[in-house]
Amino acid sequence: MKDKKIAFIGAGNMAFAIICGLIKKGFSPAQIIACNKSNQTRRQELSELGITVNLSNKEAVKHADVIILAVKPQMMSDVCSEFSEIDFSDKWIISIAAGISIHRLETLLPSAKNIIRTMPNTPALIGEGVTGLFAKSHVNLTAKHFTETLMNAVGKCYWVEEECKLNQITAITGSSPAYFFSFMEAMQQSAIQMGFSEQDARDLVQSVALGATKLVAQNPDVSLSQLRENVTSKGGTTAEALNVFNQHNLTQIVNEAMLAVITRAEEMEQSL
Ligand SMILES: NC(=O)C1=CN([C@@H]2O[C@H](COP(=O)(O)OP(=O)(O)OC[C@H]3O[C@@H](n4cnc5c(N)ncnc54)[C@H](OP(=O)(O)O)[C@@H]3O)[C@@H](O)[C@H]2O)C=CC1
Ligand SMILES: O=C(O)[C@@H]1CCC=N1
Repeated sequence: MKDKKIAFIGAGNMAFAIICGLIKKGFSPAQIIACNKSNQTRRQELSELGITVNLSNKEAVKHADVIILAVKPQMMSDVCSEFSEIDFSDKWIISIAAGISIHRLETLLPSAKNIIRTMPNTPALIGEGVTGLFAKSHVNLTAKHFTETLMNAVGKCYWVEEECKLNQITAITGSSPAYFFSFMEAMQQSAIQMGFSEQDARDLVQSVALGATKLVAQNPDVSLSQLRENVTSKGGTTAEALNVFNQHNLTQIVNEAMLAVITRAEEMEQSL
């Protein structure tokens, strides 16, 4: 585990969250190489963490045992074309890209035998991530175990039995931090309109989000409906808010939003 060299190809929001999470959990920066395209500020941040930067993608991959493909899906084909002369048969490939199937990765990196497709999320930065994982049955158990240990260092892992389930995981955990941020932004905006300062509005909204989440986590035997009902006094204020949500059919809106994620991921799988 600790003797494997790990190269991140792409060091953007998601890769950086994982890298910082790994370092916080005691992984050695000396194990990690990270490549990006041009962002010097990010290179400086990585360098300050003690991570090797400034290698070409190709050099990084040559030096690594494990390659984490962390560029935007639209870049994957171009980036992988740089690796045509590298033999991947003894290397492990972990992709975090949405909408890039294992079949596509096998085509892009024909010598690769051990490819693991994952779907992490940005709370990995603080060790609270969730990562969905999938690998075909022939993939080396040690490679699978390594990937699980790596992603467990930054949160929880959830293996899926079929690759198509990863698109569902994208809707449930990959994209979803943004749903919560959106909801919190809307609440903050409303509080600002009432006259609260931006900072106070943020503090209040963030405290309630944290409190509500902790209530859920610390009461595993209490259903979400029950927790909601505990706030909702008959004929009181909360019921009025929930009525507005119901009038606009919040449940259906959320369902449509999550299905839209899956549709987009499937479109990407067909087109990239
Ligand atoms: N953000 C998220 O919450 C999640 C993202 N993902 C997946 O992670 C991947 C990255 O997303 P995200 O981090 O958000 O995107 P970002 O745009 O933040 O990061 C993309 C990274 O790729 C780098 N890059 C671009 N071109 C090249 C190249 N030719 N060679 C090397 N590096 C290159 C960029 O460098 P530079 O900045 O210098 O241009 C940047 O570091 C995507 O495939 C996405 O589907 C998966 C789960 C969650
Ligand atoms: O928006 C995206 O496509 C990526 C995948 C999940 C979260 N961010």
